Amino acid sequence: MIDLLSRHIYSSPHVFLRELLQNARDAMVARGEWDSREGLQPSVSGRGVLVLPCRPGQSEFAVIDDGIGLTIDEVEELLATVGSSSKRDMFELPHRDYLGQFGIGLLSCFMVSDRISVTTRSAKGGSAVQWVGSTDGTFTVRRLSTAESARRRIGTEVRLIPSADPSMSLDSETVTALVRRYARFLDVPILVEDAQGRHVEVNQHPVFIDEITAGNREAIEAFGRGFIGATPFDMVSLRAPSTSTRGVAFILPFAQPPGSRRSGAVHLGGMLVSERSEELTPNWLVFARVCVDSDGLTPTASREQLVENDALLETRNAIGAAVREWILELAAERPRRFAEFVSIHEMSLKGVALHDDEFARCLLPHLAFETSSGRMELGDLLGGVIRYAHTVDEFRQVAPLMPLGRPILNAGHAYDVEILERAPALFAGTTLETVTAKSESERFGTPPASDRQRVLRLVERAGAVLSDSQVAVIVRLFEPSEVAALSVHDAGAVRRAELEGARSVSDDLWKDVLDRVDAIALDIAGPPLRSGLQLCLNWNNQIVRSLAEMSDRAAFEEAVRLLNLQAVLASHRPLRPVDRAMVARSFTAILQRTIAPGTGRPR
Ligand SMILES: Nc1ncnc2c1ncn2[C@@H]1O[C@H](COP(=O)(O)OP(=O)(O)OP(=O)(O)O)[C@@H](O)[C@H]1O
Repeated sequence: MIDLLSRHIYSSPHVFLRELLQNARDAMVARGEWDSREGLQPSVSGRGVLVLPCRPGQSEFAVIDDGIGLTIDEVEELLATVGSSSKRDMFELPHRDYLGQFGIGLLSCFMVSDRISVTTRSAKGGSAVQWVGSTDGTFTVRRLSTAESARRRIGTEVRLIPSADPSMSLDSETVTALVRRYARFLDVPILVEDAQGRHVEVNQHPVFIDEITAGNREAIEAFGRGFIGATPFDMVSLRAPSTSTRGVAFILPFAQPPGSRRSGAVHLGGMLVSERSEELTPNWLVFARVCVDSDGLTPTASREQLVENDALLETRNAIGAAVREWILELAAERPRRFAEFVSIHEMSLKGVALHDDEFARCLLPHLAFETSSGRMELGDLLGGVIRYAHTVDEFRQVAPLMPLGRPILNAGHAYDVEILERAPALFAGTTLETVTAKSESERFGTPPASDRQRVLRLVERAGAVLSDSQVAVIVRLFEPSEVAALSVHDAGAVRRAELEGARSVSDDLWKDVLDRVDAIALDIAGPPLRSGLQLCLNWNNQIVRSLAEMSDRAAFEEAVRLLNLQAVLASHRPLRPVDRAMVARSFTAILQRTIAPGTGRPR
């Protein structure tokens, strides 16, 4: 049982120090209560907890407190029985003023030592007592003589000799860092002996529990800098009175990588429970790190997490509500600052807007989208028809076709479509229209019948030039007329073409597999187009019309390749090897003509 409780509950052996500090602190609180009950001067001056790290060449480690101490009867009842605690009331409920409650904390010392010695003298009177416990579950209790007892201050001294594990260094530097981490916000003085034998107090006021005012803003911000590693974008006071929770949400001044987890630091009664608590904040709160202290949340037995109960739920909701309130206020009162906040945390905020109408109403107008008319805020388009492309690929194909006054949005990034789909319900008069390269190209007109022969001839000649790169050629009428050609792309057909390519270079085993993949895809998508890539020439464009008249075969072929390349580059699609070969060929031809006009070869 001792092995189980001491070695398998806690995540790190260092936790034993936290348990000893917590016991010392509780004993000091109990002593204060005892003094006032007995009508004694409630003087705490000179009282505290002293931690003695291992000195060089010596292996003993100790924590000494001026707390209430234990009588011999209490030692026998509390230290000799696993699970026995003086910190619960007559109904076995945890006493609010104490940090401990489970009656197992002391056992954590067995993670680092095979033997623990507790020497204690009670404020209630009687002789001092020494209890020595071992990992094997045996213990001894010894009453000290009257003379020995008289030499001892009231309080408790826990001593242990850490095991020889080199990773368990308990020198003054390591111990000071650990004590600071766990206990610097405790409400009793905590001192650590440094390498020179001086007793250095580690306590610090937990500024994050104070309400943020003009007077303390700087101090809280300085704390936040240490806490998040940068100057916070802003700070939000957190209050959950029902669980006596107080703290600050430090809004991060940098974007969080996608998938990053939320985390906060939780202290209970000033003692650190976790620096990376995920339970404390709502799922969506990934753009802030919170730091709180609470008296009403319940730790698990290891004290490294919080118990998922109503108190935690209430606290989490209160934290979420405070941050949400701050966002709404920022949007209403400081729109520029809000826009800055949105641009940093856009991704996380979109995640919130998906589930929260009021928040979505305030966020959506400030979301910036790439559009065919440059970057625009959604606010400029709400209340009218919002035209958008589902994927980045579609957007790139159709964007060049859009006149400036009729922008289409690139909704190809995470959450974009889901966010846009919320707009009609939230903003009166807003309607959505999806735009695809196919739907746009269907609007194109066909050249007049009088040009039919010229057009057919052009399609045939240009098609022959591009047949190697499996690009079909069509001729249409569209605006703007400055755009000579578009590269239209059908994802399903391109995938099919790639499969064909793969099939032709695979052995029999993979051919079968590819055939199956193809059959399944066909089932889902229906029969694909004959060619995935099309070069759509614009009959409104002067260059295209001149192309139809060209008789020089070499010049015609080069012009067609260049038009195709220009269209592919404008579509921002990655180049296929065949496209790259064509780029090299066309540019070489241009260079040759520039360097040695008329010869076709460089001089
Ligand atoms: N420094 C101390 N001074 C006085 N009493 C102590 C001290 N350390 C331990 N005790 C007594 O021993 C009991 C058991 O301590 P232990 O640390 O195992 O459990 P706990 O503090 O009650 O609860 P938890 O397991 O939550 O820490 C305490 O309830 C307390 O009565």
